Amino acid sequence: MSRIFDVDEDNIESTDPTVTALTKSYLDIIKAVGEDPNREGLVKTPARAAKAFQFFTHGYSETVQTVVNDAIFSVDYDQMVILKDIEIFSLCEHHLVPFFGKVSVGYLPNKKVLGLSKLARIIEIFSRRLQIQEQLTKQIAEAIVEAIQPAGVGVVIEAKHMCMLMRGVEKVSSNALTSMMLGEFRENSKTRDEFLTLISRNQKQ
Ligand SMILES: Nc1nc2c(ncn2[C@@H]2O[C@H](COP(=O)(O)OP(=O)(O)OP(=O)(O)O)[C@@H](O)[C@H]2O)c(=O)[nH]1
Ligand SMILES: [Zn+2]
Repeated sequence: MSRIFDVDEDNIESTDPTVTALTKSYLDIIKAVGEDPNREGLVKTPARAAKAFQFFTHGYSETVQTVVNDAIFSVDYDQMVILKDIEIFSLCEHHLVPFFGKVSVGYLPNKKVLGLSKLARIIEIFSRRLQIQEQLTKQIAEAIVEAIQPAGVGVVIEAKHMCMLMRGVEKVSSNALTSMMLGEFRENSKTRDEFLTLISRNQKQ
């Protein structure tokens, strides 16, 4: 059976030690399910899957400071800022299968606003890790607080968990909704209601 290693060894060594380790693991997975890793269609699969998994978890190599990159602007604007329906793809930390959906974030500026794309980049940092939805929701809210110290923040995530669709209870239509409200969004029901109303509007372009 040394044939298995002969064929794949060239593909296993990568300049990136994470990719090398993941490639070895995917080779084991392919063998564990009884497949032939030398089959034409599978020869490059461990290396490909390793790179894909590295992408799915690239949030571990990023920080809020580096992605925000000074895109914090002083403004005389104290009304709500909302970015809604931002797609997320994450991995459930219990089964390592995807959960995906949409995030809406809002905040009340306290003399500072954040570059709009940076909200989406902050969401990427935390969604591209092994997660549970509640933790992801909280980490996004806390990162916005860390970046611009707003008067309040709200984060709502609606997602489908493949571990509940493809396996387990197999509830294909189920959506998980989580929210995190901080500061004015938590303390003031009018602020919270304004946020929830605005993000649930279906705007036609
Ligand atoms: N709260 C929460 N639970 C999650 C999330 N993603 C997956 N889970 C749940 O994690 C739980 C793991 O339960 P276990 O009993 O340890 O694992 P399991 O036997 O695979 O469970 P089933 O999915 O019920 O088959 C399941 O109830 C999943 O639905 C998440 O983002 N948040
Ligand atoms: Zn799961």
